[in-house]
Amino acid sequence: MGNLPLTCADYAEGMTERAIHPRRGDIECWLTDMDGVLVHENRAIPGAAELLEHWREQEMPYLVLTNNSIFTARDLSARLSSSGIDVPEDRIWTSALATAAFLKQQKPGGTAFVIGEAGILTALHDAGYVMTETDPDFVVIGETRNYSFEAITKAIRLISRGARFISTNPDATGPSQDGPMPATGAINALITKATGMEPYIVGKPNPMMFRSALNKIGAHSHNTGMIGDRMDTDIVAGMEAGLHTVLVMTGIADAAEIERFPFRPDEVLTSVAELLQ
Ligand SMILES: O=C(CO)COP(=O)(O)O
Ligand SMILES: [Mg+2]
Repeated sequence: MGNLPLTCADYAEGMTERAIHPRRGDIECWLTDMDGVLVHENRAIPGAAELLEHWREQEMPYLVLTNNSIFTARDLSARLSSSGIDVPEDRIWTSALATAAFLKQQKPGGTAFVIGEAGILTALHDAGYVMTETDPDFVVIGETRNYSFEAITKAIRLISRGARFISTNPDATGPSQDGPMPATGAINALITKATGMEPYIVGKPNPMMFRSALNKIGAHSHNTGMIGDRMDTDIVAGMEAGLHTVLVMTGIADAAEIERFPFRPDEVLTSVAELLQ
């Protein structure tokens, strides 16, 4: 693949000399994706720990913005710490937290049948929700590594009987060291096929998740960057929010994947380590 171009123009013209994007100097806040950018599951990606340390030393406002709804922010902070990456709990915003905030606004004190783990269950409980299999207001599909046929069948029946279909994130796959793994978006598609109903998805690329993230750190689109590994969640939403977008090649996207899209990131880097140069 050789040198990866850094800017849209470079990419379009196939230029390969290394350059720092002119907008990089204007960036005063960063949003960064987690899986495929900072870690693969619980293994740090080279450069990630150093980049976050650099932001801390520079007192750079930042937020880790992840569609991973398996874990709570506290769990993710502990997992990142065990991978050697120091991210305080309050610097993490997950699709589970965004989903719970959305449902709390939609129907305070509502009820839900949930497929997922502590991340979405805790967030919904903290939002005042009751988990139930009996006539729930919502069926919420989150991320887990243990999807059960029985639970998916229950979800399909409840949606068919009128429960509103919500999902934390659209990611069809999640990155790992050994290659892509099926993720929430793949389960959403199975349920859609069985019910004819599409979910409302709160996580990236939903603008709600970006707006709440920018508000959380008092950032504004004109001087904020978004680092991601997916064109269809991180980059498209960052672009549409007016952020400076940086795609890294350590997760889902590769050069062929970029070509599949009619738009381009502002920068394409091999990894976050290049942001330290
Ligand atoms: O967990 C994910 C899909 O499985 C994606 O997480 P990120 O948004 O951190 O890449
Ligand atoms: Mg990712």
